[in-house]
Order: sequence, then C-alpha cells, then structure tokens
Amino acid sequence: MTVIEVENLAKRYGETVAVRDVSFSVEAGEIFGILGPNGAGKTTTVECISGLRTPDSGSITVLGRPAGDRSLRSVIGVQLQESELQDKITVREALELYSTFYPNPADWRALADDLGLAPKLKSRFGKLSGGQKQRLSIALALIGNPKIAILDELTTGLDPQARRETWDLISGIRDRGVTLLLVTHFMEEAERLCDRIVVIDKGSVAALDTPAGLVERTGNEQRIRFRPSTPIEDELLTVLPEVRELRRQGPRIEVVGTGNLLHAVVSVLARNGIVAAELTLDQSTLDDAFVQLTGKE
Ligand SMILES: Nc1ncnc2c1ncn2[C@@H]1O[C@H](COP(=O)(O)OP(=O)(O)OP(=O)(O)O)[C@@H](O)[C@H]1O
Repeated sequence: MTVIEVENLAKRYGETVAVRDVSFSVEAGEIFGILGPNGAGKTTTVECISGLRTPDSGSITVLGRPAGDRSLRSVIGVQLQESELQDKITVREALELYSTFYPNPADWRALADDLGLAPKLKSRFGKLSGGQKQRLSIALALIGNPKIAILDELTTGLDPQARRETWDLISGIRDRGVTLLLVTHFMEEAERLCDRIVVIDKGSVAALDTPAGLVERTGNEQRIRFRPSTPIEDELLTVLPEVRELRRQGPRIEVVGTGNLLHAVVSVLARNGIVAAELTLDQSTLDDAFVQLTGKE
C-alpha cells in the first residue's frame, strides 16, 4: 500500500529553486531514504510532505489525503530540530507535554524505556548529551503514535557508537509498523537502514532504487591493489577484458575493472611467476554510486 505519493513537486524560495521536479512514492512499512548533497532540496521535500510548507506546484498525498490536511497531524510524527526545545525543560516534562498534543498518544514511559531515556527523566534538556537529545527528539516524533515518522538528519553530530545505537532504534521502530522517511547524508546509514532510496540532486530525482540496485548502477566496479614481486608491463593486465584501467602508485599497481577481475588478474600473474604482495580488493559501495550520480564526494 502506498502511504506517501509525491508527484512533480516544485518549490522555490524567491529566486532559489529548492525543488525542481521530484516524484516518488513510499510504501507502508518501509524505511525510505532521501539522500543528496547539501542544498539538494531534501529538507524542503520532507517539509512539504509534513505540511510545514506549501508546494508551488505538483501534488503530495499522505494516506490518500492532501499533505497539510489537518487530519494528518496525528498521523505524521516529525523529528524536532534540537533548537525547538528549551534548555530548562526536563525529559519527563517534554514527553508529558507533547503527549497532550495528540488524541491517541503512546505511553510515554514505555517510549522512554524503549529509547533508553528512563534514567534521564529528571534531566534538563540542556544537560543531555548529543545522543540523548537525539533520542528524545525521536521519542517526541513517536509520541503521537504516528503511522509515518519523518526523521531529518537523524544522526548528524553523533559519535559512531551513538549512531549505531540510533540505527538499532530505527529498525525497532519499523518493526512496530511505522513507515519511516529518513533524510540522511551518511551512506553507511542509508545502506544499513533503507529499503529504498531516492537520490535528489539540484532539486530533481537522480535515481530511485534499493541500496544494492544503486550500487549495481556503478557496474559493480572492483579495485585491486597489489605490489608485484617483479616489475611487470602494463599490457600484461590491460589486455584482459575484465580490466578497465591500470594505475601505478610507486611500487604498487591499482587495477580497476568488472566481472571476475580478481581471478583474471591473479591467474595472469601466476602464469608469469609473479607474486602479488599486499593485495587488497575493494567493491563498489553506495558512496561510489552517490559520487557517480551527483558528482559530489
Ligand atoms: N527558508 C528558506 N529561504 C530561502 N532559501 C532556502 C530556504 N530553505 C532552503 N533554502 C534553499 O533551498 C535549497 C534547498 O534547501 P534544502 O534545505 O531543502 O536542501 P537540503 O538538501 O535539505 O540541504 P542540506 O543537506 O544542506 O540540509 C538550498 O539552496 C537552500 O539554500
């Protein structure tokens, strides 16, 4: 079942075109990622979906109703930006206060437990660590028992450990049947969590696929690096159909190619009595796909 349908969305701020033409649909129960370089139009897109902004053109429906419809307020949970909470409010006060905004709120104590906030109920927001603030903002996004949660820059500013803990939380939230829309800069995050990803670049859709599907678009390129035991001619390897490129880095050789590249290269070396020392093999990643699609590192 489609829960969010975005069709030919466009939005500008004065002269700045933030979103030129974006279309995608999100299915119930999926973790859907929105990925793109800075200023690509990701936040504007999710703000239009959550009804915080009105599109200039195009249409957005959420559970069959137009985005911004009052009836959707209790259906969509949006992660708050940190600055929207006062430093003095305690975790408990924030949870209690926000649960009064919704007709059918979640049990905030259970939510605090699930998100590891139970020991922090009396702590003031201003005294929480980055990870704890983030978990509170996720809790507040879920407090209304939403069917859809929109999380923008979920783990920005978190250390790797806190980021991993947050990923586990997100998987847990999906398991409760919540559809998740995730805006992220982190490839590893998108690769780990998302069922499908739309890559937005300069306000338009550059690609929409599963993480594996996006990686496949790079042609499943592989990169082998090694130091040959004796000097070799480039042609020995460049004649192989699997090899696309050969580069030399001092005594080391880097070969880029596709197919069964490792087998092809190692076989030729073996036939010529050459040993490949310090051999490493890298496969394409979502990072490579992103760079190929957007031209940005
Ligand atoms: N309120 C605003 N007023 C004017 N211009 C804006 C406003 N919000 C965003 N923009 C501009 O619109 C473009 C898209 O911004 P948006 O925040 O949607 O991108 P983003 O992909 O979320 O970027 P980031 O990853 O940096 O958060 C940018 O050029 C941005 O400067």
